[in-house]
Amino acid sequence: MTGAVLDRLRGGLIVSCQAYPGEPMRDPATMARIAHAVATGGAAAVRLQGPDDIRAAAPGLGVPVVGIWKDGDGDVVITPTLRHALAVAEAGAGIVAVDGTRRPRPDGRTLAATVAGLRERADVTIMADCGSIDDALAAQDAGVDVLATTLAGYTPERARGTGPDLELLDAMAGRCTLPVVAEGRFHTPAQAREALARGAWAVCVGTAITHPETITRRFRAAMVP
Ligand SMILES: CC(=O)N[C@H](C=O)[C@@H](O)[C@H](O)[C@H](O)COP(=O)(O)O
Repeated sequence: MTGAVLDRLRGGLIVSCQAYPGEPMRDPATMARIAHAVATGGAAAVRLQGPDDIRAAAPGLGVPVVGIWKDGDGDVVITPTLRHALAVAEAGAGIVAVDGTRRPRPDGRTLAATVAGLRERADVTIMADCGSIDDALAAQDAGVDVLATTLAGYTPERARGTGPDLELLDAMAGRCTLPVVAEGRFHTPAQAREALARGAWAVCVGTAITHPETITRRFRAAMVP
């Protein structure tokens, strides 16, 4: 099952459709329409946040859902516990992405215990959102199926530039045996192509495609003489 899902992602564009608390598009029906729109445009998979958005978007989507649930006010917020991961799977995500860092998790489980608990109760592909090469190597040992550079620059281990962390991508693609999804601050098609050339299995783009607030701000900033 996981092999077939990963085959579908190979060389593809995963589009992340997320609106943040208080934003006008934060509503499951809206996210579902955006998810279907990007699938029409050729997304290989759609990344969605929260069981409600996943439940609204998954039926008839035609491509796998990479599901997360951002919750809590600590450091670890992306699908932080086994309970969150099970809810994401139950909502219809074929791929469940979880925090893949080495930081303590709010339910006290290790990543390995979270992976084992999820596998016991759901037939899903498990993605680890990592922030460093050490995270990625540890997540691989913990038994996940696919790694992602999602948290590069969002933990103290890596600096956050304006663009993607291609250095971390190189390290992960070079040293890890699992497929690596390039994710985080990919703003242009050229950067996405570059990620594939550097060994990414797939590229996940969010803000540059589905976050009109940021896209509009970027245009406005560029128009200031
Ligand atoms: C760090 C974190 O919480 N990342 C989140 C993970 O789901 C999202 O806010 C990002 O939009 C997503 O990773 C895609 O990245 P970008 O929007 O830069 O293309």
